[in-house]
Amino acid sequence: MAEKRAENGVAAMAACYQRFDPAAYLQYNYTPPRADFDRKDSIVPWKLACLHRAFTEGDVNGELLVDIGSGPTLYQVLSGCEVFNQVLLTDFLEVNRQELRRWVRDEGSCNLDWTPYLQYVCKLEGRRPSAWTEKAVKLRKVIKDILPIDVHRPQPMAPGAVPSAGADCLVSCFCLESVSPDLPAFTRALGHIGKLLRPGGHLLLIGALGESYYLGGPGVKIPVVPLNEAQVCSSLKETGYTLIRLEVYTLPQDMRVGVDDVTGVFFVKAKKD
Ligand SMILES: Nc1ncnc2c1ncn2[C@@H]1O[C@@H](CSCCNC[C@@H]2Cc3ccc([N+](=O)[O-])cc3CN2)[C@@H](O)[C@H]1O
Repeated sequence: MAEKRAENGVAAMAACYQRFDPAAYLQYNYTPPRADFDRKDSIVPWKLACLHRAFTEGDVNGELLVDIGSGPTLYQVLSGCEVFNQVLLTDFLEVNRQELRRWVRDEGSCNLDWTPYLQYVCKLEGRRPSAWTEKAVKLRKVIKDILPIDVHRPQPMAPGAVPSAGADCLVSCFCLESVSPDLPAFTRALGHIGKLLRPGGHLLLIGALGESYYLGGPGVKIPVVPLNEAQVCSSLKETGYTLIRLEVYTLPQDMRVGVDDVTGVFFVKAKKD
């Protein structure tokens, strides 16, 4: 009975995502004020700084980085692309994979200009902002594929998509809590993606705290399982990760722009046991 209920919850969530609108989603979350590189308290610069530190403090290395549930965004791998020579992007929806492919193939008509993001991460790396063109070349070189994924499946990706030994690092931003009908499903999904990671590999997880819904497009209200820090830490422990660092960003009033009811953002660096 419980299994049937879980299946129904996941199917209902998948139905919600059929109306997801990448262009609107990018507009809601990845333009000012949430992405204002002149504001120290803007969310995107905070996220980029967390990722930069995590990828460059010396313990994260290897060949393969997999981004779980990329959505239509690239920011999550702008630091990792300097550390790994193979990056896989993944998403559940073809519309998001197409958005990513358009950028990777430099076809134009992307729904967001990633230049300010590339420039900001170059600045974090101590490079001149004009090095953003070199970073773009590097990123296009290391992204080896853009693949389907379903974190609710015990095997989230197609067989052989990731070497059987596992990836060296996973990054996932705002995905698991936004696609899970409840906390048990979130925890199960965390376990499923853990199977894609080698023992000793790192997980960099960014997510929403206290969020119960967000707009995936005009009038497209998508339910989210509201999480607190303790639940995130407990789910990580339950699924075989050792927490290295947890950082929390609390949204200032003017970052609450009506596209969701998120109260905070967590950043986790963890290691698979
Ligand atoms: N079963 C599945 N497996 C894997 N991925 C799946 C599955 N179903 C859907 N997906 C895929 O996962 C989705 C990822 S986008 C999820 C959006 N998360 C919530 C949103 C994000 C956000 C961003 C920024 C800020 N902020 O404060 O700056 C706050 C917030 C909070 N609201 C989407 O790409 C879908 O295509």
